[in-house]
Amino acid sequence: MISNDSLEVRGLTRTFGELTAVDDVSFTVPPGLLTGFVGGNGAGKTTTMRMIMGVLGPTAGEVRFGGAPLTLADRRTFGYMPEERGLYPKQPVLDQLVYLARLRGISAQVARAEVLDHLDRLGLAGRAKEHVEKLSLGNQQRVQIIAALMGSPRMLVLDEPFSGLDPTAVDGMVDLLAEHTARGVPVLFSSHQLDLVERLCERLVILKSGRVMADGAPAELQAGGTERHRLVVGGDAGWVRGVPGVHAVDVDGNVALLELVDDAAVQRLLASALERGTVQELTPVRPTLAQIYREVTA
Ligand SMILES: Nc1ncnc2c1ncn2[C@@H]1O[C@H](COP(=O)(O)OP(=O)(O)OP(=O)(O)O)[C@@H](O)[C@H]1O
Repeated sequence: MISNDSLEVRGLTRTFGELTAVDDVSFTVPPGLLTGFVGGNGAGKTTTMRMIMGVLGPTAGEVRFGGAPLTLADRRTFGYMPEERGLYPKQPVLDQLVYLARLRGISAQVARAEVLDHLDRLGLAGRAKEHVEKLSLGNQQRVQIIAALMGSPRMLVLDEPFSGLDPTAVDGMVDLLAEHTARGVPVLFSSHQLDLVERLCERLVILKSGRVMADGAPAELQAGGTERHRLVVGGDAGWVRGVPGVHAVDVDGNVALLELVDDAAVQRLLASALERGTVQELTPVRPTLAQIYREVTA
């Protein structure tokens, strides 16, 4: 069944004594899209996710799902990977995952088949009977992810699901998440790995000191960021530093990365370059997500 429900966070606020850890945060996680939740240490990501999952009560604001206030019954149908990993160290992987899947209301037989399939896909087929504590941290992380994905959840809230995973596990995890988004499931995941977020996310929410600094599709955010130009000339490009309206971000031999104040600066730059010799390249460069992140959180 394809879902068409959005998760909406509206004016969510949480204080701890004097500290406002989450400050009037609003954003939407649309159906079928991977939404990345990004911010530095202490920005308020985990606190927001805990409020979404009802682990922590909000000081103000609300969370809605499918157009109505989020209920406990809704939350039971969500897959949640908390920051504090909650596996029992002394229980075998398979038993534990089947137990957790059955809490979502699926039969033992279906749960077992689903768990074995996921263990296989994340490279843990041979470890099903081992106690969780015997697994490496990265493999425990894989088990934790599987626990969140069991039983066709209607929403996924994943706190740092990619941390500690090797590239193969990241790819396996990305494939699994794509199956959920294909069913229309909204997915919210936090991450510090901007390269991964740039690769995966269709939407992005950037948080700083408990506040939303940017929210949108990566291309939208990139369009609003500071455009740069890359210039490649025949000789040394050090002279660009003297051109009015041109800010040299980086000059390395004959290659320069530049910010230009206006179109006239582009013409001045080009004229100066041609006066000095050949121009091999002058192209606009879209800002990377890392650059946008630095701009909006500066
Ligand atoms: N139970 C609590 N009591 C007091 N302060 C808290 C509590 N939980 C979180 N905080 C504070 O709230 C702020 C936000 O923390 P939170 O864990 O939500 O940030 P985060 O963005 O998830 O950070 P990180 O990326 O480091 O995990 C921090 O300053 C943190 O110290």
